[in-house]
Amino acid sequence: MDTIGVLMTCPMYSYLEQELDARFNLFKLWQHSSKVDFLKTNQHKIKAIVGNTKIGADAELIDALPELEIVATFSVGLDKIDLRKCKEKGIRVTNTPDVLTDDVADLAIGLILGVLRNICACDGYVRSGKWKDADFELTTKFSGKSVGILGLGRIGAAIAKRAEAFGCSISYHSRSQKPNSNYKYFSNVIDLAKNCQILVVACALTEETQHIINQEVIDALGPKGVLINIGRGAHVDERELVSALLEGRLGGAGLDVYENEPEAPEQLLGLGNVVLLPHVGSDTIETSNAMADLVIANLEAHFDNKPLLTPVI
Ligand SMILES: O=CC(=O)O
Repeated sequence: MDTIGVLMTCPMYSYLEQELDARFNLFKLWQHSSKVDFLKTNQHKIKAIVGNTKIGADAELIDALPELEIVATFSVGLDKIDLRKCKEKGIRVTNTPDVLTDDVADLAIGLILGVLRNICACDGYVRSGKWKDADFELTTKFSGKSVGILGLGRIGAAIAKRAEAFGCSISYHSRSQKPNSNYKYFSNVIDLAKNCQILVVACALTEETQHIINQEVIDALGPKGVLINIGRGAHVDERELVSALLEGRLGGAGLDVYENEPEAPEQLLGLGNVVLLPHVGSDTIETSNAMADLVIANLEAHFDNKPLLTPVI
């Protein structure tokens, strides 16, 4: 397969890069100062794109590659791929579901505990020596709280399972009620927010879910409510979130994703009731290796004319 051109859109994970390089004719888009010149010269060589949550395959890139057959993203999220265009042109698409579910769900629980138990500030308290002067202030209990989950897909369900182990009551909103779930279903996100203490965003980012967490939802969650986002920054109207946190209309937030990554809103940096992570939901060695292996297995299957392992299109 070493003559098949594979284009990586940006630096991702060195193991993935090495393994792709060992198997295919690998092109690294970011190493070329002129993307236009690079594409003009190499457009007929490239049959596959490997993108990620930062740079995927937009309509412009897809149109620039007449021999493109497959987009294999190193992510579960598909929001950086023009799926409509891929469908139109008969380009196959794969992602990396399942292998990252546990890590993302684990981190959602970590964010909840981080916000409620103020873990980051506790750590700073010990390190700064302040503990010697006084005990740390009281925090908020997690066990037994009501948790609302927006999107009961693989990751949402894994978060629900973990929260259940903390004795939490679970409710959810998704496009349709899940026939096999015993969790309480709300047909709209405002009612879900009104009826839970912790709201976790775990749905896919689509045109319909863009800014699904707006002022109304935030106000429904209220001054004691906590918002956790392990989905995508664009799920949340970040300006509204910042105002609500600054004005005390929302109790707290745990965020792994932001609207303008790698930026987090400046006004949040000084707040004690937020925990901010740099989009690391699936970033463990074990899971990154599994994701990379899955990207490669999908590409090899495609070029061997075998069924794709995790087809989207
Ligand atoms: O955000 C992470 C992913 O989509 O895999």
